[in-house]
Amino acid sequence: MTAYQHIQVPAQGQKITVNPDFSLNVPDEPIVPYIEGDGTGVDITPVMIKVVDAAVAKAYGGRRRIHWMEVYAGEKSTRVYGPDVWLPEETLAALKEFVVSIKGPLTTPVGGGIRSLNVALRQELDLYVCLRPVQYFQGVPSPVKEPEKVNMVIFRENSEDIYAGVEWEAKSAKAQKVIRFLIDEMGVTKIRFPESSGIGIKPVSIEGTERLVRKAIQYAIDNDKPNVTLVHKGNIMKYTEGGFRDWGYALAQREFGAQPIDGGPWCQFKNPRTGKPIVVKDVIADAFLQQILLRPAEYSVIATLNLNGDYISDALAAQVGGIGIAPGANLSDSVACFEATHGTAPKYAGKDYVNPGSEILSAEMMLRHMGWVEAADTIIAAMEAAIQSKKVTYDFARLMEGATQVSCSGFGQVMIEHM
Ligand SMILES: NC(=O)C1=CN([C@@H]2O[C@H](COP(=O)(O)OP(=O)(O)OC[C@H]3O[C@@H](n4cnc5c(N)ncnc54)[C@H](OP(=O)(O)O)[C@@H]3O)[C@@H](O)[C@H]2O)C=CC1
Ligand SMILES: O=C(O)CCC(=O)C(=O)O
Ligand SMILES: [Mg+2]
Repeated sequence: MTAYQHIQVPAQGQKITVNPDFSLNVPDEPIVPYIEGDGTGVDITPVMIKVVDAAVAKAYGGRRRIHWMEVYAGEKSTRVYGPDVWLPEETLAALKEFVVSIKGPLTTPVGGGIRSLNVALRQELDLYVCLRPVQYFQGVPSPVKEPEKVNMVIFRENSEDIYAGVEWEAKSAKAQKVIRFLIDEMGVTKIRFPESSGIGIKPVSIEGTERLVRKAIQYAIDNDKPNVTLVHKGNIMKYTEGGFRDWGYALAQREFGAQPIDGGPWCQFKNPRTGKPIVVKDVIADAFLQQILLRPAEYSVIATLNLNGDYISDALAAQVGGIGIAPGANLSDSVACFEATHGTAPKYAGKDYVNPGSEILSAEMMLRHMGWVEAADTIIAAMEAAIQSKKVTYDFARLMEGATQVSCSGFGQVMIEHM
């Protein structure tokens, strides 16, 4: 076991380990690292832990138990490690060593200041899939007429695109140098205001696309889904987003035996497990954003680039009742770090006010990933029952008739009472 400076490894419990085929060995008492998170992280993370502990106790009657291990990132890290230490090396080491973890949201300032710690964590651990399932819970207030028609799983590429952070500030010497290079050596003539442009670079690779699309298609096979949609803006960004589309289709044909439909580019193959057809199709991102409102039932598994995936995640979350119950996972082939789709909602920080549902459902995904299906099912049933009881946090209460508003911790308690 690595020696840590500030991380207290629990005296009891064992590590989760990974087999050569990437399956997990999960002991009955695993050590699970968690990052509390900035802003509302202080509210939702303790509630998540309480609800998960209750679900595990209920499902396994004491035979299984999680030993939680706090690791630090964000503002709390600067208090523990010193003023400029936002993402300590030992946090990354612990997330790798203990394989499965969960985090609260971390703040990223707009414009200057530190770069995103969330993005840094995904890149450092090469957590290349951001998996965000979007499902409707009966009774949740939604702005659309038929929210139950939304049943999608987003595979968002998590390691490249404009999120790589290759960018330079307007008027800086480096931005000027890149602009001069583009004009003088690459023959670029279309930078409208070269003296005052900030510059950002968008790397999108064949390998990065293929590993993401492969996971999305495999997910469709394993979960008996009817289609995989590549969402891109390849008409405008031809060699990045257009590449994503073309490489995605090529992979579907080469590795999964998909055959073009009516001459392509849509293609189709038989699910080797069920014999049912899986269609691989594509949609341009702006059209997709209107289609998910008008014809959501036509979309099932979504494979998309990093920025599109970010926008689509929040839009779809809103369609099924909001960001307060939108879970997610960051996955590599071995390491997994679960987190909500929403951010730190700073205006509500420390008020015991917001919905802890997203982080609790992220933990539900974590339990399922660990093979603790009974505990995961207990959480889903408790979430459904809590919503049906109409004792809900402000976000649902303000849209639900006859609801009783409860606090963040109060909602956790309502869930536990329904286990
Ligand atoms: N993975 C991560 O850690 C992420 C971090 N961030 C970071 O979070 C910070 C704040 O970002 P911001 O754009 O305000 O987005 P947020 O997701 O933090 O908040 C936007 C709005 O979403 C609603 N909301 C958020 N969390 C909850 C919750 N738990 N329960 C109910 N409603 C919720 C609130 O809506 P209302 O006002 O209607 O009540 C809130 O004002 C930024 O620094 C950003 O970079 C953002 C996204 C992900
Ligand atoms: O890193 C951030 O601050 C924002 C990330 C984000 O919005 C997301 O991952 O959905
Ligand atoms: Mg986002």
